Formats: sequence, structure tokens, C-alpha cells
Amino acid sequence: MAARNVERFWEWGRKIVCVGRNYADHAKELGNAVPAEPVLFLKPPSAYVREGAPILLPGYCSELHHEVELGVVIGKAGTAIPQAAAMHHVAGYALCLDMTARDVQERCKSRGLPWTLAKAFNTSCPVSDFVPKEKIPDPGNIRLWLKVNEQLRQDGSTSQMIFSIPYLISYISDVISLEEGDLILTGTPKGVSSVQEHDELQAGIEDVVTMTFRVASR
Ligand SMILES: O=C(O)/C=C/C(=O)CC(=O)C(=O)O
Ligand SMILES: [Mg+2]
Repeated sequence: MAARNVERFWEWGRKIVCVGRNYADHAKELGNAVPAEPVLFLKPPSAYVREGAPILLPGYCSELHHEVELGVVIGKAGTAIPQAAAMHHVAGYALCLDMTARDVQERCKSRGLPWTLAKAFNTSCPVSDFVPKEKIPDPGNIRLWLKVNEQLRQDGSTSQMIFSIPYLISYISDVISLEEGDLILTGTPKGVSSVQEHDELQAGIEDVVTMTFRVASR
């Protein structure tokens, strides 16, 4: 069998590990306390969507939010990876959206239920092209932005993260072994807001990569 190319990680069927509330300003805008430990949840590989295909509104959701995030693509498997070695396990990065059915999430939270319906639906993880590690020498200090219909909604820096990328890789891999082709979504800065059918979402990591998606009904 031909070797698979991690530059097309979204085709590998690997897991997507998401970190929530990793920016104090976003935790605050949703009325949450700043966490003492990373908040984790998962998306399945069926959540991936690439430019050219639409983000589909789940039929059961009336408030779909965008969350722009830096994605970390794992290049080398590991369990209980020490922080000092964590960056050796990174192949590169991707610009990602953690699309969230916010009204559904609020209902799940109030009932003490998991966030699966709010976070893991088909097309809930739009991703850009793969960005090789060398193109982002300091992933802990890079600008992320997102516009809806050309209006800037999110504009933050990964320097605002509460838990750093090495810490997250170490923390996650202690609980969930990381494999080549896995993706970690590192959380979103403030400015999340709702999108409607036909809206155009444009996002970027500084001047490194941009992507554009449209929202459509199912
Ligand atoms: O706690 C909430 O109400 C919402 C949390 C999130 O959706 C967390 C994230 O996905 C994030 O911070 O990026
Ligand atoms: Mg998120």
C-alpha cells in the first residue's frame, strides 16, 4: 500500500481532539469560569469539510456559531508525551473552525448531557490546507481572524491561550494516545457569533493561510 501523506490528514479517518475555554476572553463572553485544567471533547472524522463544500446547518439547531481555531496536526504517535518533547510530535498546522450548535450546547449544559450533538455533527470541522511546521515558527504567538460576510468578528492571538500547545499535547496524550494524522483544535478567542444559510465565512492565520466557506441548509 502506498504511504499516506499527512498533508492530507483529513482523509486519514483519525480523531479530532478539541480544547474548550482555552482563551479567558471567550470563556468570559459565554459566562464560563476560566478553567484550571483543559476542557476536552472530540469530533469524529466525518466532521471534516474542505473548501468548495458547504458547512451544513444541522436541522435541529437554531443558533450555529463559528469558532476560529489553530489546529495542530500530529506527525508522530505518542502516549504521555513530556512537554519538553511535545513539539517533536507536531507535523504542522491547519486553520480550523469549530462549528458549534450553541443553542443545543446550552441545553446539553443545563441538563448535564455531553456536547456531542452541539459539536460533532457532519461538517462541524472546516479545515484549511495543511501548513508545514516551518511556516509557523512560533505557534504560541500568531494572529487568527474570521470575517462573516466581510465583517470582522474574531481577531485574536494564540498568545492569549491559557494552556500552551506543548502543555496540551502532554495533557491530552496522557489520557488519549495521539496518532499520526490526529488533529488538535486549540480553542477559540472571543467574538463567536451566529451564522445563517448563505453566509460567507472567511478566516485566516495571519498571512500564512486563508480559507472561505459558505453556510447551507441540509
Ligand atoms: O462552555 C461553553 O459554554 C462553551 C464552550 C465551548 O464551546 C468551548 C470551545 O469550543 C472553545 O472554547 O473553543
Ligand atoms: Mg472551540
